[in-house]
Amino acid sequence: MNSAELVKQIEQKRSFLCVGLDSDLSLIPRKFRQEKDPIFAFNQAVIDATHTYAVAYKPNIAFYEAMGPRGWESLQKTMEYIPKDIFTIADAKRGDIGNTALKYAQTFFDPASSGLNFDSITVAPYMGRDSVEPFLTYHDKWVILLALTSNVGSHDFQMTKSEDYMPLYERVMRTAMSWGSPEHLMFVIGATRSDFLQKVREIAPDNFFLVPGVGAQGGSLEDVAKYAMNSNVGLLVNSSRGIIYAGDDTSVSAAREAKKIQEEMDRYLDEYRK
Ligand SMILES: O=C(O)c1cc(=O)[nH]c(=O)n1[C@@H]1O[C@H](COP(=O)(O)O)[C@@H](O)[C@H]1O
Repeated sequence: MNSAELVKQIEQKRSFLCVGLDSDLSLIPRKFRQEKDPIFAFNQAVIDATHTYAVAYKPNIAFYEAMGPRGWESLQKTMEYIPKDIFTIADAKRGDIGNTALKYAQTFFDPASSGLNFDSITVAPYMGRDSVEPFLTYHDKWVILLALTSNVGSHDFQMTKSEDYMPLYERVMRTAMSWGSPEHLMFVIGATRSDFLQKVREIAPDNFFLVPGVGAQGGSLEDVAKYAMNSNVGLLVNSSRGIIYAGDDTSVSAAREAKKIQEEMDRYLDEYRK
């Protein structure tokens, strides 16, 4: 999916919500555990409940890989079930030398190779240019590079400054922007870093940001919209647990929570789109 299609969908749905499919057998309501494929049945219920409010789905690959071949099968079925006009993110956080990166790209982007056809993948920048480029060679596919993450440990490396006082997260963003255009490159910016939202938007005025950390991690959706929205909206805000585990009756509770966020987004699109 290209950015024009993504922006069109955001405008049509008045939403920049990404629903995180962090689907965990030990957390899903009991009734799904009796199904032949509990994770797929749960995901189906979440997708049915939220697809009118969401513009993206983000299966976190760890939750599927942890289940071995069964998990991979649930992931494939889930991908087939997601409506084709909705943006998909493989939250895989990959990063390795070029020839290995190419295999990761085939895994998530090449249906002839793996059966999977994601629009994008999260990638860790630590190994540099040749570990990211293989993903950027795919037409209409996106790299979502970790820049300033939502967790406490983001201070350990991302905030450290070099001799010119540039923090590492900023160097990552500025360097990566020379590898790929805003048509193919997004950045992960945690919603919990509201004090930095304005700054990251200055660094990357045209790139989309994937923003996790609202909901269960406590980040403010309004701050994200206020400080980081651009003229193309430029935001996909993710919530996982806050939506998918909001209640035992998933069809009702997931829809309720997604709708609540979408209605807030609707207001912010009027208020903060520059
Ligand atoms: O890349 C991500 O998606 C990600 C980056 C980050 O900085 N923080 C973060 O929480 N995430 C992911 O976003 C999701 C957040 O889930 P909830 O906290 O349940 O909404 C999880 O799948 C995390 O792995």
